[in-house]
Amino acid sequence: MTTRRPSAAAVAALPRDRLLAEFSLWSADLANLESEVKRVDAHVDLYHVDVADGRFAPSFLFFPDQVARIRKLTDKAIHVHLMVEADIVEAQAEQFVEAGADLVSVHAENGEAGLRALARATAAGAAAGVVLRLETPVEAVRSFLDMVSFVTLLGTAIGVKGQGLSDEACPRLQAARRILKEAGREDAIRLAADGGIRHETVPRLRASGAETVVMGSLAFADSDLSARIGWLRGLAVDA
Ligand SMILES: O=C(CO)[C@H](O)[C@H](O)COP(=O)(O)O
Repeated sequence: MTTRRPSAAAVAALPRDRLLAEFSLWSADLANLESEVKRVDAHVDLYHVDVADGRFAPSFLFFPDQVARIRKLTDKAIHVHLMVEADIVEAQAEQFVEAGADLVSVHAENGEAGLRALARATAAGAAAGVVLRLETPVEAVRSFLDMVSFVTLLGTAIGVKGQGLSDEACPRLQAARRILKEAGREDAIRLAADGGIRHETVPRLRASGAETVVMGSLAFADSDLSARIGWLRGLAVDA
């Protein structure tokens, strides 16, 4: 495998006609990341890498050297989700693009610093995305719409895995879809659901407008991954 440069084009080339399988490496066997990537790679549309600083989110997660190592194992798109405070988000965005991230998402709650971080990421060749915490009004996405190709809505409290989906998640996706439409950005931006991704929640999220779901245990703990991904890709919007 040759190591390729960060590529916004790899993100733009992701299919639009089916639900994407975004694999969250936080839920892989963390003692065996290389064999985990090799095991799942054929089923992955894009990888999701959670980055947390222990302040903006309660956990400490992933760092640039890990992404650089993962970049050597796969040609699939890598999406880095920065759950970090505004004072470090610009530097973090740059470091993760340097390490090989194709898509960098910042939190809308980072405000102007988040916008500056995305400008740095796109200047360095990556695509840009924005994520909203569950408690943040969906309207907060508006100031990011000109810059991003991904909007991700958390469906659980930030930075904790293994949680159930909030009742707010589906109405929030529908509201985000309306905002993208009103802004004329529906065709340019993919809508993603992150958190609470379970067998019984995916059809509802898909029906509410999700175009990609961030799969943790639903992917990595499944004993029949081919069947799981076949099921996921077959879900219609009106499932
Ligand atoms: O950020 C996350 C949840 O917010 C993660 O991506 C995590 O991997 C999800 O794991 P699980 O689906 O098993 O709870």
